Amino acid sequence: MNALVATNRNFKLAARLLGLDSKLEKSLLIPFREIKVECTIPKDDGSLASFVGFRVQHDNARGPMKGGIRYHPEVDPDEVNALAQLMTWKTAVANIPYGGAKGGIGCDPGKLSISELERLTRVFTQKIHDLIGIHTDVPAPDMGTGPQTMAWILDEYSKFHGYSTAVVTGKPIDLGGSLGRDAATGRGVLFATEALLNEYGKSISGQQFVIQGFGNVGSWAAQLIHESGGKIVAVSDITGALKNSKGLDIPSLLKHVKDNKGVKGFHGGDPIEPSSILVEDCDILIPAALGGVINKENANDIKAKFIIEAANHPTDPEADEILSKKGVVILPDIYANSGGVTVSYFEWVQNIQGFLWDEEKVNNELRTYMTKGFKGVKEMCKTHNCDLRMGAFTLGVNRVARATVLRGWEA
Ligand SMILES: NC(=O)C1=CN([C@@H]2O[C@H](COP(=O)(O)OP(=O)(O)OC[C@H]3O[C@@H](n4cnc5c(N)ncnc54)[C@H](OP(=O)(O)O)[C@@H]3O)[C@@H](O)[C@H]2O)C=CC1
Ligand SMILES: O=C(O)CCC(=O)C(=O)O
Repeated sequence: MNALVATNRNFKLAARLLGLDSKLEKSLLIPFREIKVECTIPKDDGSLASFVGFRVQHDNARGPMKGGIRYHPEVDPDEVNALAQLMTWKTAVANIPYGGAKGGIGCDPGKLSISELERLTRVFTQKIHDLIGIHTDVPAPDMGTGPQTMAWILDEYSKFHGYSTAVVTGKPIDLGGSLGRDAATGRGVLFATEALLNEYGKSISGQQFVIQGFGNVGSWAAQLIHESGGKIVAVSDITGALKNSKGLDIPSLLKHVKDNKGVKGFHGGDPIEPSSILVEDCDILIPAALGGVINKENANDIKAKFIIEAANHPTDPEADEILSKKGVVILPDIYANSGGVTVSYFEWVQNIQGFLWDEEKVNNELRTYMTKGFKGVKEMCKTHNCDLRMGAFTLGVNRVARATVLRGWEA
């Protein structure tokens, strides 16, 4: 199912549960601004290449719009729209003073050199610099981007507006990045999983995990779960997938991935079909790559009892229904992966204050926010007699709706 159709469907279900006024419901769905730009750069061989870039600013009722920038061949306007909307509900679930936005460039970052990526990022920034800013829209990393991308955006933006560290988050530490931001989404996934398992009288230790995606989020989640005693029995990335039912040696796998740019070829596990990763035997499945991967084609075959959505919108609504009938418990993206944007908020606050927190403070504050977020979601589940996804959606949508009404919306 198209990502935007799926996201709108979840939003509308939440709006019905909340009994939202139909005009308010309609206005919350319509994005504030959709930007599409053509980014043409000289390639290293002297030829010209053109890429389409997007930034969708969905809502700013609760504060500056916030969300990552993705570089991936499958980036399309509907997906960016859906991801921007999810950011609005996510920042509200996390209860941080932001709205939602998302950006992306349709490109394959693995096929561009470092200097081509730098040129592309600078051209994209030149085209959107007037529409982002510390108090309007604050980008961050997502799939295919990272601290270096943020450093180029910061530098290019600063040529137009003066040096402004807080205009992006997820920066390198040397440029005002926050300690703990790199690990934050994975650490948030750990805290969220702990909170959920606690409800069932279980802990991370002794549970068997499968993780799809071994980039920033997947690899940090793997490392932190491994350190907490969880057994990771299968992982995958774009290069392949592998399995070891006794548990993969995660520190050795991380070294292998650093040296070989992928999980393929790691001797501590047996290669498996990448398409089978989601249906491998385990207690807990963590999708940490693309959207829409859990759908009606594979939902019936999923063996996990719990799914922790580290990726954004990994589960189609049709799969939600199938999994719910099977008794699988899904911890939704807009809560489960909110650790990244929460520490982005801490980074922005530190930049504005001109004061650096130590890593312990960052991680402790993150735990507090994730714990409060879980309690908030559970309370909404109780109030509306709904599952965790609707608990999170009603929590987020209700906070944004209240802010919108308080600000007033007469033209
Ligand atoms: N970064 C963040 O702070 C946040 C990220 N997220 C979400 O988490 C997810 C992952 O993001 P992030 O870790 O930052 O991105 P990265 O680019 O760092 O990593 C993505 C990972 O997914 C792998 N991958 C890509 N396509 C496939 C595929 N078809 N099958 C299996 N693996 C695949 C990539 O492999 P390879 O590297 O080999 O290409 C890589 O291991 C996304 O959905 C993102 O929106 C959510 C909240 C915050
Ligand atoms: O850190 C941020 O601001 C946004 C991270 C993001 O894009 C996401 O949570 O999906």
